[in-house]
Amino acid sequence: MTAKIIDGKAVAAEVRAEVAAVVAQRVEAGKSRPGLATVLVGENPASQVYVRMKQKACAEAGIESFGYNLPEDTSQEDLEKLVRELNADERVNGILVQLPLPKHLDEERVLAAISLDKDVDGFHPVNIGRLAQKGRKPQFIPCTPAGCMLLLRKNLDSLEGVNAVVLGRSNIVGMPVALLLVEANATVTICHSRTKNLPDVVRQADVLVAAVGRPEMVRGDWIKPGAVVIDVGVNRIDDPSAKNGTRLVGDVAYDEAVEVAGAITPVPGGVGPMTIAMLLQNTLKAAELSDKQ
Ligand SMILES: Nc1nc2c(c(=O)[nH]1)N[C@@H](CN(C=O)c1ccc(C(=O)N[C@@H](CCC(=O)O)C(=O)O)cc1)CN2
Repeated sequence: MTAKIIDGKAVAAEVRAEVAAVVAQRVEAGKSRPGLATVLVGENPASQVYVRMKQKACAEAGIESFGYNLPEDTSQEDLEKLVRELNADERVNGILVQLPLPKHLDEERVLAAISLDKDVDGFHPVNIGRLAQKGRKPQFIPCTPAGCMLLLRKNLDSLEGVNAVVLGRSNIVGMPVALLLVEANATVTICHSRTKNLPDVVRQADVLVAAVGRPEMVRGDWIKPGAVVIDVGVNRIDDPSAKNGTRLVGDVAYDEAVEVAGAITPVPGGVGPMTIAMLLQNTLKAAELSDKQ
């Protein structure tokens, strides 16, 4: 039997429509239009695409976006100064610093400079710290991990006691999604480049979240029959038979895994679109928080 395909694009469209409806209501009621500042340093082509996608999604949801494109050689001081100005800007409810930053910049210091109330990416050390502590609630949950959890909740009755394996330990996806799975009472194993007998560990997973950034690394025979597979990888590989000579693949060998898994996210059209939908949701939440201040 082939797996159920988890249509992230459709779920993301639902989230985006809900956000757009609430934004329209709040503007109608005389409240401010939510605003998102996007900060892009340098000319990483993938980052440029993602920032444009975020700005377009904001426009479609009625959220105002303020784009700041800074040169590659921007100094730490100038970047932090911009962040402080955006912290003080009343039109801006959320600040998004696109990652990765150029190597000479200290990402941790930049993220820590963002006001907690505007940390719509959820990467501020206090938000991540709260995520890691029992009984504490972060103001904002990082977007891709939040998207993974929504897809899981829509496709599983409960995460209680399930064996969840997270492949990858990045700050953007692997670590926060593992913390969210723990909070949901799953039994979580985090795997990484030094994990021994990786295929055997992955075979124990009722839920697999693959976020290593290695094209099609997880093979079909690593998957437990019936498992729910969330593929976070977005890898561009050469393919002479594709339209422009390249195509996107995930971290999971989809054609093999689809024959074994119970449900699986495709790439593209799975987790990726959820990232932007959750960013809009966080930006709306930030605007609602600012109403109360
Ligand atoms: N500040 C941040 N930086 C980065 C984040 C983040 O959440 N905050 N995540 C990633 C990249 N990312 C958003 O920034 C992102 C990745 C993928 C997609 C997406 O929709 N992918 C599509 C395919 C798009 C394509 O054709 O290239 C899909 O999977 O269907 C959206 C956002 C790193 N940086």
